Amino acid sequence: MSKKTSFLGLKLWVLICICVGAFIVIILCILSVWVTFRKRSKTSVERFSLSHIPNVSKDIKVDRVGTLTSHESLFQPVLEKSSDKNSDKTLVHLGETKSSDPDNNTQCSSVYHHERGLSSISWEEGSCGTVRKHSSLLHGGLMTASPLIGLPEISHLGWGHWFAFRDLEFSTNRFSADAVLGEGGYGVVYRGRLVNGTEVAVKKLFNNLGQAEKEFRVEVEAIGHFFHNCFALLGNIIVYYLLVFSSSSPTIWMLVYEYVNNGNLEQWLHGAMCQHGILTWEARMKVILGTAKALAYLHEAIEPKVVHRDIKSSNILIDNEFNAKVSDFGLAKLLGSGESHITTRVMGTFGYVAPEYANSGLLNEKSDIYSFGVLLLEAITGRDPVDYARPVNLVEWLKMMVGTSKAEEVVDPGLEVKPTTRVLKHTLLAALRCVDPDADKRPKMSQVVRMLEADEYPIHEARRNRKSRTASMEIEAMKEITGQTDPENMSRDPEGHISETTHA
Ligand SMILES: Nc1ncnc2c1ncn2[C@@H]1O[C@H](COP(=O)(O)OP(=O)(O)OP(=O)(O)O)[C@@H](O)[C@H]1O
Repeated sequence: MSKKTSFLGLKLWVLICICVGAFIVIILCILSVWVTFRKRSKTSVERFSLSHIPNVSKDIKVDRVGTLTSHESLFQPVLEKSSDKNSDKTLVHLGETKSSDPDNNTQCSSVYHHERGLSSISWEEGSCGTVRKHSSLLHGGLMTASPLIGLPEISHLGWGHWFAFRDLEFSTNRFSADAVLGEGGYGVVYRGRLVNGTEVAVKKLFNNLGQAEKEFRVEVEAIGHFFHNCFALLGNIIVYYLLVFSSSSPTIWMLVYEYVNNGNLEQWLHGAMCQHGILTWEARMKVILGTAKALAYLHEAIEPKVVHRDIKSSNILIDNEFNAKVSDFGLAKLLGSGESHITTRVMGTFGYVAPEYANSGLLNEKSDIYSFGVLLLEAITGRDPVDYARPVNLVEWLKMMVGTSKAEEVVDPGLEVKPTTRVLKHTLLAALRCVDPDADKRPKMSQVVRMLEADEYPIHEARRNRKSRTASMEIEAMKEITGQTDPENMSRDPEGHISETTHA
């Protein structure tokens, strides 16, 4: 050890000490660089989460002056910083959540009527209620749907499909006026084309952080729920491709959906699409049946169920084959089975809101069923439920017409080929059951689907009816719903259906 070495004439033990010392210094340097690096990346994610997603795990509600207050946890987001150097965006990625079910009491209720283009808010003191929420959301890349094949790698972040903000900007020609599809209460919707040719609709939420954030969160919760439960059944529900917001200032929130290319039911019945012709009875019923199936799925096939809360004709998009796509889950509510919720504010669209929900804030799937009934009446009559020019609302008018044996006069006069009397009565009966003022008497959506399908396959259904229903039951149903008391006005058609007799 004390021997001199050829290296600077140093003794062997000195040389060994120098080597060990140098080795320790190098290790320490590497460690400190690694610790500093980790600390920095953690800080940047935390700084982002605090400034841009203030506690996204909270459900939110709008208080009396429209500001946001937090409620309870449903979904916990995981924030991921994009690795794209050129981009000015950060992506929000929804992660797995823990179950939470704290009870929640509310004090007062308000009524919020969101009309087309106009909003009016009135407040009512109301009752208290309890809500129990469940949550579950799964990682799993369920949204690697074929229309998105060939798009950038940035999409592989759990479920959902993610894009760079600048890609969306590019796809919509920088959100140009030409690309505008329409404007709703929460934002402007643009048509876009992704680099692989897929057409999308991009909703750029208004830069009112409160409302935008609210809509963003609620839609994310609802769609996360569908994706988790059953992607395959989404046929009649709008498909979301991705969720993205820009971290640029001011923050821009966006939701991106599959593009549905044939307008919406409101446009076909009362608006811009009328120039393409009058929607036939068959097309109307196809759209209505698709909507009914989507609601049956939301209410009965998944747990927790989803109450849409804003079923109306402008939220029913239509594709080339006249398939319905239920869209706009911005007001959706998740409820456990058999649960109701008494809300602090009633939200929905004037003309479609169920009476018990408007009066006391009581919310469950029956309020969607009422709105669906109004939608069905709208499709039958071609009348706009949101029409102040008319002295009585659509439901009351309809009941009055049916009650005075003028059922055949309610059909949209624009229809060239009218439905048969039997089909009309059957469809009216389904609609009137849905708008029954007693929520408990409204049928379940799956029953409504069966009633409507009976019109598509009447002979089949007639056989089933003969076996399972008695004539007196049907007479009772019609009498009860329309206020009709004279059994003489009921007749039996050749297939054995009981219907009301009309007098020309
Ligand atoms: N995925 C989509 N594909 C094609 N058009 C769409 C799509 N989503 C929305 N639109 C259209 O964009 C317009 C605005 O839609 P949006 O859902 O924001 O508002 P709305 O339903 O008309 O009103 P509200 O905000 O009161 O619900 C509508 O004309 C709608 O038909």
